[in-house]
Amino acid sequence: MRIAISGGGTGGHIYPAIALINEIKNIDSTVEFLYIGTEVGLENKIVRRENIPFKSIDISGFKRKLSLDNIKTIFRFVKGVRDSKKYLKEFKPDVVIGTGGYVCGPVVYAAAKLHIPTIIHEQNSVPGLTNKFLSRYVDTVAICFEEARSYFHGPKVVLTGNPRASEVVGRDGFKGRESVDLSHDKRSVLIVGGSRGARPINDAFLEVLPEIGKKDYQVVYVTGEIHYDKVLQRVKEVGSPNNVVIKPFIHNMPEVLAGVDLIVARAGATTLAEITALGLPSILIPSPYVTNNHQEKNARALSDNGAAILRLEADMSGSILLSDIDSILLDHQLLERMKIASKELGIRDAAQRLYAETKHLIKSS
Ligand SMILES: CC(=O)N[C@H]1[C@@H](OP(=O)(O)OP(=O)(O)OC[C@H]2O[C@@H](n3ccc(=O)[nH]c3=O)[C@H](O)[C@@H]2O)O[C@H](CO)[C@@H](O)[C@@H]1O
Repeated sequence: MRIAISGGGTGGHIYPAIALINEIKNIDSTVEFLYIGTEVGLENKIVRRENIPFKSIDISGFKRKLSLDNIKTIFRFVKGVRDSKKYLKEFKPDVVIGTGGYVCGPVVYAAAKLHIPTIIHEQNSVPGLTNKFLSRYVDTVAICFEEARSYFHGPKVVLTGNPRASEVVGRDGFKGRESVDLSHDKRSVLIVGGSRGARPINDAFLEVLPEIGKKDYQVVYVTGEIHYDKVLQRVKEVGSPNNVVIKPFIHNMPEVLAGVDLIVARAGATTLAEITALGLPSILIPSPYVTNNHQEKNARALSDNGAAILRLEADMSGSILLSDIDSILLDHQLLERMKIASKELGIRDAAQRLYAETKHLIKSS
């Protein structure tokens, strides 16, 4: 079997694709893969790190407002379709799967035009522009939240969950803690602003860094690659407490997630799939800068069920963040209740479900 996959821009679209590839490789080592991404998105680094054959096209996203850039994007799209067709004719996949982000627009569209079976995977409760566009051409739409179903008409819509959920289950939390220099005898909180980091969360963290130093728990703080140097510079000025570890990016996130007691994060759908698969309590600060405010809707799915505290960015400050962390980490009963609530929302067999849909589509085409 040969599978071409495309998805990119940010980790939330890339890791589900890699998790699916890993699941399939474990079951059937003869399956061949081709990943089509861009040279500028995070996939260029992340996918190459995994030694998955990688080809790139040049494409940008559409702006919602009228703009000259959109005309350039149309030209790039047409060229992207042409390049994708060339790659697909060479690779001859049995199926093409798109996991979101604008790169999969031309790739999946080209596949549909070549009559290759196609699947898109939508991680969010409110679909992105690219997936909405593609849903008119594909055979199967795999979703992670029931709420997403009503946005798609025509093709077969199936609830599979996010394959990354399956990938985090059963990881060694002990190893995860060691890899980021956390001790095993203290409660730990991971603070991360999505795959690219989040400046407002970085600012809030820096505001209370000396306070965190007085706490009886430990913190692993992920700044995002592009913010790392700036954050470190400011940390040098205020002094870094012993119970805080600062990282630009974590490549073994499944293990680290398995090793912590609480996460403070944006509400990207892939992160939420991971933490509910593990039953990890969370404090979620949705990014307000995303299409249709979809992160807030993602976050409400957890907070409405007692699995998370939802903190809007407009209401957040360093001291509020710290008191939210204290309220959970220092209250054993609440921590346990949130763990159970979080775990109830997880779809741990998502990778298996998506692979089953993939095989089913190939068979019936
Ligand atoms: C700004 C934006 O448009 N964000 C979108 C993007 O977010 P983003 O890429 O930030 O998405 P997620 O939070 O869903 O996923 C991040 C992924 O990166 C991993 N990770 C993150 C940090 C790190 O140091 N190491 C690491 O491995 C996480 O474990 C996770 O697998 O895609 C998501 C899934 O479609 C959407 O819900 C988000 O709204």
